[in-house]
Amino acid sequence: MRTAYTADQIRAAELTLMATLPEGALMQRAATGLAVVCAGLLGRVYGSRVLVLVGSGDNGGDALHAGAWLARRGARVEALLAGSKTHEEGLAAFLRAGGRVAEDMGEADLIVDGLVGIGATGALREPYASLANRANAAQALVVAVDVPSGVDASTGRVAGTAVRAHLTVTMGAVKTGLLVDPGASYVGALELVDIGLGPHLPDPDVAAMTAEDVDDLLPRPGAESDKYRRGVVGVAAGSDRYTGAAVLAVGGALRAGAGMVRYVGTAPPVHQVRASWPEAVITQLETPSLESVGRVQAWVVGPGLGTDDWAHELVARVLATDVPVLVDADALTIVAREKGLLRRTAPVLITPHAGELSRLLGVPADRVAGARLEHARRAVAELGVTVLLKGSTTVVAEQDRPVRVNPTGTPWLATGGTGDVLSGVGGTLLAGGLGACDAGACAAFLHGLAGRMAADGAPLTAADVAAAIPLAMRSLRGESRSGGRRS
Ligand SMILES: NC(=O)C1=CN([C@@H]2O[C@H](COP(=O)(O)OP(=O)(O)OC[C@H]3O[C@@H](n4cnc5c(N)ncnc54)[C@H](OP(=O)(O)O)[C@@H]3O)[C@@H](O)[C@H]2O)[C@@H](O)CC1
Ligand SMILES: Nc1ncnc2c1ncn2[C@@H]1O[C@H](COP(=O)(O)OP(=O)(O)O)[C@@H](O)[C@H]1O
Ligand SMILES: [K+]
Repeated sequence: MRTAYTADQIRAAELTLMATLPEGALMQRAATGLAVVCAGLLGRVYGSRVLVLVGSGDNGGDALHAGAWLARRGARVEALLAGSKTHEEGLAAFLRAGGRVAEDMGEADLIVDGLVGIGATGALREPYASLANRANAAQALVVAVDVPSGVDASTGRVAGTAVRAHLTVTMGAVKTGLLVDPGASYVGALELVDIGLGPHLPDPDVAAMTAEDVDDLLPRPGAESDKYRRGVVGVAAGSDRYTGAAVLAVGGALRAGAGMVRYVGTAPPVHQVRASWPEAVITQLETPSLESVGRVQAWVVGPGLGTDDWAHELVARVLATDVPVLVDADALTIVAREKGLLRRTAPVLITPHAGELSRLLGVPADRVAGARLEHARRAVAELGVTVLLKGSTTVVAEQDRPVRVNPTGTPWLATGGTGDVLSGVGGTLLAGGLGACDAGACAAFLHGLAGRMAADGAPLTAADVAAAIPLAMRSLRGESRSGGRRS
């Protein structure tokens, strides 16, 4: 599990560590780590041109000390001092090493963003915002110190302009905002410099699963397995108008390794599901009742179901069972009208996108998308369920646990029907015995990986994503060696 922390958590750990060290030692560690990464990027340090953007805090101090390190090795380093004050020791070291103070931004091979780090609040002010824009427009490689300036280290919010880094060198521990969009999309490659903070860190704020974690959690059949023991998943999806959603949800469930999928629906989706998936056991419903449906270990309800009275009644019946339920799509609209349906003892995993969560919380969708963690946590608190919030960074939140931030995925997944596939995958993992948080996080990881494999730089369809789920599972062992990076 890759863990990450808020700015306050990092600051508290830093204070404890600093008390055990001589003054300035921590910054030296941080700056040396930063400089070594910069030198690696430059290849040849001697004669290279480096521009250091320096804000008024310790982030600027890190950047100045790193600039001094590079200047001592023959780089031509200039510093643009943007703050109302400048880290004194850092500046003195920088000047002693032969660094020069610049009046304006010149040509450079490498720009070091030391404007602000974990001490920033709100949108970047001037002249920082203009400098960030100019750095983004420059030809140079851009390395952010600790956090790309303009990204909120604790949440990933970007309130105005932010530096778009090719690489971010973060100190001591990963910050939450580096893993959660929109912030995560400004980070580039991420390098962690060990400054000895580890023993002083509290429980993490968020965690990202690795391929190895997912591999360890996935239910796999053993010699004693039979189809019932592997987990039977019920899918209540599709309607006369939306038949494809049923096909895709059943496909996601089957491809994720369900022992059996029981599909329930009306005649038109039933015909489609039967034609696409002869493996599914189908009950055609005349009334919204589950009486004639055999036993299942978990339900998926909602994709393409519609929101009329019939659908409402079916959602209520599914939620009245005593097994885990994954609630998606139209079922989310229905529970937004009657939140009491979510009050049950067995686990509930809801899988909204920002628009659906906005209806559940009564908050505009753009605010949900801009502050994904905050709203996922709020939904957990208000609704008492596990929340998988889909989108550019999918997050899974549950009471009393670090939020899981999904590290896989690709924007090619932004196409109709991929969410239906995800719901099927999640349902199968619930039926296989995973808890709601693990089921959601593993489903998002596999779905994101399958999306990348299916896309490989070109458009995909939702059916392609379902078809690639077994490939994604197979690749987990290889991925765990390469770290499961974002692309
Ligand atoms: N201590 C150590 O030994 C270690 C420290 N480390 C390093 O220290 C960094 C944290 O340093 P920090 O706490 O000094 O805060 P930091 O982010 O540099 O700047 C805050 C200042 O910026 C300003 N400002 C704020 N908001 C703004 C805005 N929106 N737009 C524009 N300006 C804004 C405001 O100052 P003002 O200009 O308003 O006077 C505020 O005071 C951390 O990220 C890491 O790099 C690590 O290397 C480990 C060792
Ligand atoms: N920009 C993006 N980057 C990565 N993944 C995305 C992006 N936009 C959407 N997705 C993913 O695509 C899927 C879309 O699901 P959803 O919104 O429910 O669509 P549908 O209802 O058409 O199936 C989700 O898994 C979501 O996380
Ligand atoms: K920075």
